[in-house]
Amino acid sequence: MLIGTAGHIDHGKTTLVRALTGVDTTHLPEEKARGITIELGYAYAPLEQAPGDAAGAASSLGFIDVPGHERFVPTMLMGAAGIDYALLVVAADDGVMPQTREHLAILHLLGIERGALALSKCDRASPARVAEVEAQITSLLAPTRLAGSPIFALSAVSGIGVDALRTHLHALARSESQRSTDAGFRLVADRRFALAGAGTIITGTVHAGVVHVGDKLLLARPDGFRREVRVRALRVSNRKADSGGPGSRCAVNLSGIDYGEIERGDWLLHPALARATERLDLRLHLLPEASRKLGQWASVTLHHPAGHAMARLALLDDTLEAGGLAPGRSALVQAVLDRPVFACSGDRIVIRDAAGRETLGGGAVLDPFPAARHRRRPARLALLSALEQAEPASRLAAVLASAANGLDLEELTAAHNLPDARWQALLPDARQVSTKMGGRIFSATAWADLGETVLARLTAHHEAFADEPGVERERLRRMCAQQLPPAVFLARLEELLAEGRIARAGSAWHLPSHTVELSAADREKADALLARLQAGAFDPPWVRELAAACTLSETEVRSLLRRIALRGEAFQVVRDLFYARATVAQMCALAVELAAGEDGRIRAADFRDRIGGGRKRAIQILEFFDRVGFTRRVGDGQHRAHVLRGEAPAHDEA
Ligand SMILES: Nc1nc2c(ncn2[C@@H]2O[C@H](COP(=O)(O)OP(=O)(O)OP(=O)(O)O)[C@@H](O)[C@H]2O)c(=O)[nH]1
Repeated sequence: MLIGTAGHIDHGKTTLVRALTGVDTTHLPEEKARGITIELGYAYAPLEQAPGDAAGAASSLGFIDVPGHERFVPTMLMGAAGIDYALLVVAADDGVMPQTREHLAILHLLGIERGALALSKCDRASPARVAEVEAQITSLLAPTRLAGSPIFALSAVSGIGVDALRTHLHALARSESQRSTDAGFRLVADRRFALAGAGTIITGTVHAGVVHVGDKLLLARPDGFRREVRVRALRVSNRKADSGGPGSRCAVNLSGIDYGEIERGDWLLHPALARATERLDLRLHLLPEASRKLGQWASVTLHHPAGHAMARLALLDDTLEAGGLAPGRSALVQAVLDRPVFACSGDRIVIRDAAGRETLGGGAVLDPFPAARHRRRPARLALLSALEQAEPASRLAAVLASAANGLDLEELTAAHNLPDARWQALLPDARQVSTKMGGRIFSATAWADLGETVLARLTAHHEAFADEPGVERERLRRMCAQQLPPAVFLARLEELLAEGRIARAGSAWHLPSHTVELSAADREKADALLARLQAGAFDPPWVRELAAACTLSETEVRSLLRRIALRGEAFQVVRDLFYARATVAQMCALAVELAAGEDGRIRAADFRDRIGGGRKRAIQILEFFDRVGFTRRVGDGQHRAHVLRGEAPAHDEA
């Protein structure tokens, strides 16, 4: 169990931690000289195990001692993020002071629900004064999450009352089972140093998951710094350990990095969680005692577990119509940050004014990867409300249900801290599609709807263009689901194909009923046309030339060729120019050869050199390749080129 102190400067936090643990947490010369805390201090007290202790109960009690000075509220915030239990210290002589209130508000905003109150320096106050401050504190706690917390009147100097508090804390820690460990590992480095013989060490509080000796993790900074590291050794609460779980204080000995490369606030995390964001959708509560309303686009300092950033707040719900977010109220907001952060849904943040003088409010991250667009749409707001549900399975189900185009698995994993396929247990019915670009999951409904959309679009297309063979894959994707990655859309088509619900003729996808049977007479004419296309190789005759050569009307040639294309025997490259299937296969092979060059690019000029003819024709063919999803265009004008993207239109049925 990790206990964090809180309270006004000089109220006796550091002295109390020393009285409870025997450890002096001040270490900076300046702290000793001035008698104040500047940096976070850490102390550990061993717990004696007793029969009847909770399974996995902690073996030691950890303390984070925070500074009380108003200037160091950001440091207090970093220390308090990740604690299990608050120890709010109020001196009996002074009573409640500004940082008593501010620290209490921060604990409340960070969602810390358990704590005790130490009424310190009782040796300096009369019993009447002690009773008076006790009453003051009780009413102060009443509207917060810490309402009803026990109060211990004590003196860390005389020792009176300290044993009672210690006994209370030890009993609590021994009865407590570990927090859920089922998440990816996250820890913020709050100190880093090099130790002779051991190398690089970082220390921090485990925010989620478990770290084991031997783990391969990422030391990462949201600005893009990434280093693969290995855990060589661990100390948890200052003792050698094999693993450390949520809420524990860890010193992690890392190999693969020099300590000079590490900065305070860097994350040690599961590699799947290193996904930075500059926008956070939040439920934000403004403290009742905040000195002002928050209008649209208000500028604030946003504190998160690893530090702070400047942020602008876009109010999302109807708070805006009410003239802004009033003290004591809450709203859905999108925080737009001036620098990237790593965040997961459920992370607590605190906002202070832009100058960092006043704590204004705070809340929980609902979606760490929101889009800037459509952020106020009713459907989006409904999803954010659904994300406020405590139960992870219903939260995720709501996210999935809202995603008509499915969800990017990497983003989902990072947003909800579900690496190593943990999402599967929460969304057992989700439909997963894996592609080279990563995975995507769909709700059963969205997957079925996508299939229905494909069928409906093909039906409409066949009605409108009866003698067109069907729709090429890329065009079909744009008609059905423009947002969907091509490989995912292809997976959907292939499933429909396997089920016999659609069919494919060459590069055209069509309904199975949309086929073209040729009469014997037409077959004969078609074969004659095909023979000429084949003979034309890379420069086949146009419809007009074929019509003249075969003494057929242009309309008839066009119709015959389209039907042949529908059967996959030829390809329509431009309106009146068709290529024989074998020629297309040859041209695909040439493109693949060119793409094997150093930069993977197929330049129009090089392609023209291979197939002969003019540049225009080469471009028409490359554009045809783009259309059927075989290549993708990169660059313009003189730098125009194409790169391979997908399957060749004529490779499988040749
Ligand atoms: N008489 C008396 N003095 C105390 C008691 N607790 C702390 N002090 C004194 O109060 C002063 C401030 O104590 P600290 O423990 O440094 O206070 P703090 O809350 O940690 O201060 P910051 O961390 O700087 O906010 C020191 O001179 C302590 O000796 C107590 O119970 N009785």
